[in-house]
Amino acid sequence: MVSFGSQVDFAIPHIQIQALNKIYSSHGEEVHALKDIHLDIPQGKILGIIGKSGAGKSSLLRTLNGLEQPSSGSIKIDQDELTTLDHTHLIKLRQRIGMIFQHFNLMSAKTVWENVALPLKVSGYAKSDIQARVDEVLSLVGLSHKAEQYPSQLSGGQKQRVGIARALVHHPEILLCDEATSALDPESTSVILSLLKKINKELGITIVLITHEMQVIREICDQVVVIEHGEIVEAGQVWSVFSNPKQPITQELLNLEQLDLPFELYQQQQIDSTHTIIKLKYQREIKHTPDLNQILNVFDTPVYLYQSHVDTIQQHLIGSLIVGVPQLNLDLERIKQQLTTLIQHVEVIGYARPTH
Ligand SMILES: Nc1ncnc2c1ncn2[C@@H]1O[C@H](COP(=O)(O)OP(=O)(O)OP(=O)(O)O)[C@@H](O)[C@H]1O
Repeated sequence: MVSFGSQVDFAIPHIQIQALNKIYSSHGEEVHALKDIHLDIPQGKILGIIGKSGAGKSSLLRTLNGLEQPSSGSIKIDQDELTTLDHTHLIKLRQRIGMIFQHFNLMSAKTVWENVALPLKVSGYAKSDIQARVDEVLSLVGLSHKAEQYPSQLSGGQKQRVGIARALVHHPEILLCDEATSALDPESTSVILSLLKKINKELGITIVLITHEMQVIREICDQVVVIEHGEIVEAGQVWSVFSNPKQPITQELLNLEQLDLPFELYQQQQIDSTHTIIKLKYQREIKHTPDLNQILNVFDTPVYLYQSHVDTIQQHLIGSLIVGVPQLNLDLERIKQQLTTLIQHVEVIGYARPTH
C-alpha cells in the first residue's frame, strides 16, 4: 500500500488498485508494463503520475477507464470492480470517467458545440437535454461564444477547453488527463491548469493526470506517484516528494542534481583544497520562513553563496542553498545539531580550490 507522504492521509479512496499487472505480448515478446501496482487514489484530489518514457504511465491510465484490460489484479472505483465488468456495465462506468488527451482528439468536421454534444448523442439523450448540458459545460470552460466555430479556428488552449467540456458532459466523478498541456504554450498551459483546479474544487471531481512537466505537478497536484520500469518507486504529497526525493529517478526527473558552480567540484579533498562545499535543504510552512542570518552564523566564518533556490508548493517553502565555507574537516554533526530546527538536510557535496 502506498501511503501519501509524511502525513497520514485519511481521505476516502476513490480508486483502489491492488496487485495490478499488465503484460503486453507483441511479436512473440512479452513486455511487463505494470508490475504489482498497489495504489489508493483519494476522493476529490488531484494525483499526478510521472516517469520516464516507457515507464508505464499511459498503461496505468488506460487501465483505469477500461481501455486496457489488466493481465491480473483489481481496480475498484468506489466499490465497483472494473476488471470483471461486462461490456454494458463497462460503458456505463466509462461515463463516470472523463478523459482528455494531449492532441485533443476533436472531430475537425464538427463544430465545437457538435463535438461536445457527441457523447450525449451516442448515449441517446433527448435533444433538449443535450442542448442544456452542452450549453452548461461550454459556459463552464468559457467557450460559449465559440460554439459554432470549428476546431481549426481555435487556439491549442481553446481546443483543450473543448476537450475538457466534452469530457464533462456525462457528469463524471473522475477525470483522466493524458499529457493535457504538453502541446500547449506556457500561457495556455496556465489557463488549462487553472480550469482543472476549478473543476476539481467546484465539482469535486477526482483528477488523475500523467505528465512529463514537473511544473504541472507542482502547480495543481496534491499527490504524486513516480513510476519506473512499471513499478511505483516513490509516492507522496507533492511538497514532501519534491522537497526530499529519495529515488535517483525522482531526483533525475526533478533535475535536482544539475549543479552549475563557478568552480570545479571534487568528491575528495585535493592537496590544494581550501573550501568545503555544502548543500543545505529545508522544507517549512510559508509562515515559518527561515532566518538566513541564523543559518549562516552557525559556521563562525565567512560563507560564500553559490546557488539558491526556493519553491512554493502546497503552502510549503522548499529551499536549497549551496554554500562554500573556507575550512576543511568541518564538524558536520555540530552544524547539523545547531541547524536542526531550521534545516532538514546538511550534506558536504565536495571540495573546491579558491576562486576568489
Ligand atoms: N500495445 C502495446 N503493445 C506492446 N507493448 C506496449 C503496448 N503499449 C505499451 N507497450 C510497452 O509497455 C511499456 C510501457 O508503455 P507506456 O506507454 O505505458 O509508457 P509511458 O510511461 O506512458 O511512456 P510515454 O511517456 O513514452 O508515453 C513500454 O515498454 C511500451 O513499449
